[in-house]
Amino acid sequence: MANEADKKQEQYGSVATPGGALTGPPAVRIEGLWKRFGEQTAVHGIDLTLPAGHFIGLVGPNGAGKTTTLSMVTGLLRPDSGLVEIGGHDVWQDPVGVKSRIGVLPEGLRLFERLSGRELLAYIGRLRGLPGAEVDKRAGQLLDVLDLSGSQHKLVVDYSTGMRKKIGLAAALLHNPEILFLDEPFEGVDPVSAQTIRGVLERYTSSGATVIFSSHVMELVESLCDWVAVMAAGKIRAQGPLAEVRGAAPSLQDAFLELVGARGRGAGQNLDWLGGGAR
Ligand SMILES: Nc1ncnc2c1ncn2[C@@H]1O[C@H](COP(=O)(O)OP(=O)(O)OP(=O)(O)O)[C@@H](O)[C@H]1O
Repeated sequence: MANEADKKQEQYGSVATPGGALTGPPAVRIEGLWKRFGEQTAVHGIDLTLPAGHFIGLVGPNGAGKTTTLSMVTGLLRPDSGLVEIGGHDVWQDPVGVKSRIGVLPEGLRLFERLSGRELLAYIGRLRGLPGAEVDKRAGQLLDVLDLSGSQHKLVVDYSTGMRKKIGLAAALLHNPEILFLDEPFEGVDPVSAQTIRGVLERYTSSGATVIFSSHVMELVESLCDWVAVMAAGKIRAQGPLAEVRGAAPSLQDAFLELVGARGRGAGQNLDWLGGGAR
């Protein structure tokens, strides 16, 4: 009978050894990835390797290309050229196989609005091919942990922004994916819900799974992630363990401003008329 490590190797493609080192393919490998929208190059031939079993932050200013990159990595947007592998499997050669191994909470999440939260999870679970009783069990537990049990029979259309993020997260986790992709998971989420989401993600990664999320909030990335990739103007400016990317800078925010060339950029010199008090 296969031992636990073998089973995990089969399931995840990488295994944490007792010393914490990982074997097997990286969670994500990107080579020469390009995407243009007309004249605009959103992603500029990037190379990026994200290790399995880490909490990874993809950070960058507005318009850096984070969403476009995550969409191409998760099989939602076809690249112009380049390679994307998840756990050693080519996303664009085997999109269905890859999608069974990942969970995605995309930007501007579209949900089935006329279902209740509970019905939505039941539906997603069956789409994922899980047996009904298992879907029922997992949905109940996720709703409970994410503090949505009291709203499980409410229609999704009536959910608040934070509740939508949480039900979207539950839907992305239901099939126990090996890698979870989250585009701005904490945007519009109050501190209590953010803490709940954080707890669920920490629990998820502690079992050896990988979280990859995009964010502008450096403090959050610094407190959650152990690995970061910094993107600006469609290019990767830095990637590696958090401490390495931060370097000698006092915080990730400082290192980030330096990397994206925003350090010392003045704000408001041309707004000398602004200031409601001085009429
Ligand atoms: N469908 C599209 N059509 C045209 N241009 C697009 C499209 N999607 C993205 N872009 C452009 O590509 C660039 C990268 O956008 P993207 O949404 O990937 O950035 P981002 O890093 O996720 O930004 P933000 O943090 O503001 O969400 C931007 O200049 C954007 O205007």
